[in-house]
Amino acid sequence: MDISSGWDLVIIGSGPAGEAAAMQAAKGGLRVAMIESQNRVGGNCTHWGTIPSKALRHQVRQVIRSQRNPLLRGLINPRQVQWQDLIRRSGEVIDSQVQVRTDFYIRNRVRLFSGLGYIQGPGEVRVDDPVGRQWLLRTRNILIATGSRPYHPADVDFDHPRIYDSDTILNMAHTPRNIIVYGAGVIGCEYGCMFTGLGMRVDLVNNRQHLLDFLDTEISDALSYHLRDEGATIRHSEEYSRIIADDDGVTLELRSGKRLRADALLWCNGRSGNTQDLGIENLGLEANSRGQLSVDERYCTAAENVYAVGDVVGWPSLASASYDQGRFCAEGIVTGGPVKQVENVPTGIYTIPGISSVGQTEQELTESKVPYEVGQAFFKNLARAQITGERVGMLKILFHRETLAVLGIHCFGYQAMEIVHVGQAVMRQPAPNNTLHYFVDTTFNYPTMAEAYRVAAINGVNRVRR
Ligand SMILES: Cc1cc2nc3c(=O)[nH]c(=O)nc-3n(C[C@H](O)[C@H](O)[C@H](O)COP(=O)(O)OP(=O)(O)OC[C@H]3O[C@@H](n4cnc5c(N)ncnc54)[C@H](O)[C@@H]3O)c2cc1C
Ligand SMILES: NC(=O)c1ccc[n+]([C@@H]2O[C@H](COP(=O)([O-])OP(=O)(O)OC[C@H]3O[C@@H](n4cnc5c(N)ncnc54)[C@H](O)[C@@H]3O)[C@@H](O)[C@H]2O)c1
Repeated sequence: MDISSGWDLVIIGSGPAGEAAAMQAAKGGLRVAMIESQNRVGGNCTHWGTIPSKALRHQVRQVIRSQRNPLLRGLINPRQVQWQDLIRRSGEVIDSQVQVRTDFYIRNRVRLFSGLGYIQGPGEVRVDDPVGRQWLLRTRNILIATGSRPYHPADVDFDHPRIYDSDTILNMAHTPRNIIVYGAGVIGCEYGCMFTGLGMRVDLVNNRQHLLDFLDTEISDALSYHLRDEGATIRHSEEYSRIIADDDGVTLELRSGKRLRADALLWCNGRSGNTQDLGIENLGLEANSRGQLSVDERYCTAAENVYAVGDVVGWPSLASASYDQGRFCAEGIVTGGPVKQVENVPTGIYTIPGISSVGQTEQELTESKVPYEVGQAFFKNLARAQITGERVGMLKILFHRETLAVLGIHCFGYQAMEIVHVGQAVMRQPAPNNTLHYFVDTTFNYPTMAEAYRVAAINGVNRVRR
């Protein structure tokens, strides 16, 4: 075994959390090593999660848009589009991402170790590489950024070629005509929309009473309506009792007594933190039942100089937040000063159409008895939406009736994930700069989707004047 000493920080996992921490620490003058078990950097985010799913969605949206365009409609039949052709394009995006990210490590002189990281004890991490070599890295600090993987209950046969999770769906070699999506969380809703966009018959099975119940109810209802309109059947408050797969398809038996049959099943019901086989017990650490670690406000675990960031610490489990957690944690290690917290994280859900929100929902404001009002803009009335043919959607601004401070932004429709940032920037201003008047008094480009802010703000101001 080769011994490599003198490291300031050894990071396990090169997803957004680990990468951001590595770059921040290296720029702060620390000697940093990164251990990654996959043969390329980027994490599950780049290879199995965010990047491939968003690249796929983009392809599906192109197909959907072609059907709306009279000039292109006859050229593409969504039902003839092959899943593997769409996946190929995602592969190109992944390659570009890996290239850019590998370069970050080279430029910032972060040493990459390819292999499985295992914590042997305080300040000692072993790397087992794929060809049987071993290194022992001695370090002042360890950062666990090992991410998460799809949760697999023991009674579902994930080795069967017709049962997929969000990783293996990227290798699906056939294009089903109908599919069961089990789990209507973010992943289930995003994939459900892609499948309906390709003309598949989709059964979306939800364990809860509403779709994405953390969203503003009006937005969640709009998504349900739209998914049904596109041909999905949504079944709420259902749990599986058995999943039986054969050569031709999958039968899902529900506890309610229903039986659903389809060509394939996509399981997307939760994720587990990657803490197994990592040696955390050698530090006296224990993960919770979902494989996640607890950390304090410095992202430090219960073991001294051992930190954790990203999906492995649970909420919010987003690439967006993971980058910031990694950066802030590394900054804290470098300076020893106070550590910034990741707060007010926007949601960006890439359903078709997309959903994005930041701040409080109507339900939350009502519960806490805040006197609020609503300003709305419907996309069907905006010039930009009419030009692009993307008429479905709305922007909703929630604001305080008396101070006019913006309390929440909720958007459903074309460009929702971009549009939300305009409102977020205003909302983050301290009083009195956080005000609805900003949108009334500021000239925006025209015709744009951002114009929705002016329309919604004027609508809101008119309501409080009534
Ligand atoms: C289908 C899907 C779509 C998503 N879409 C979005 C989205 O649109 N927007 C968004 O913000 N988030 C999205 N997410 C969530 C996002 O991908 C995660 O929050 C993010 O990847 C977490 O980053 P991370 O750095 O914690 O870990 P990961 O990206 O999970 O990377 C962890 C890395 O650690 C490595 N590793 C694990 N154990 C070891 C070990 N012992 N030794 C060495 N290496 C190890 C793994 O190989 C992996 O490369 C999506 C997730 C999924 C599954
Ligand atoms: N656009 C985006 O931001 C985006 C897109 C896709 C995925 N994601 C991330 O991916 C994850 C979504 O996962 P999902 O849609 O599969 O489900 P989910 O997190 O919504 O969970 C679905 C159900 O599974 C249960 N569950 C979750 N983890 C479990 C575990 N380890 N053991 C047992 N039960 C568990 C939950 O209680 C819930 O009832 C979230 O962390 C989300 O942040 C984000």
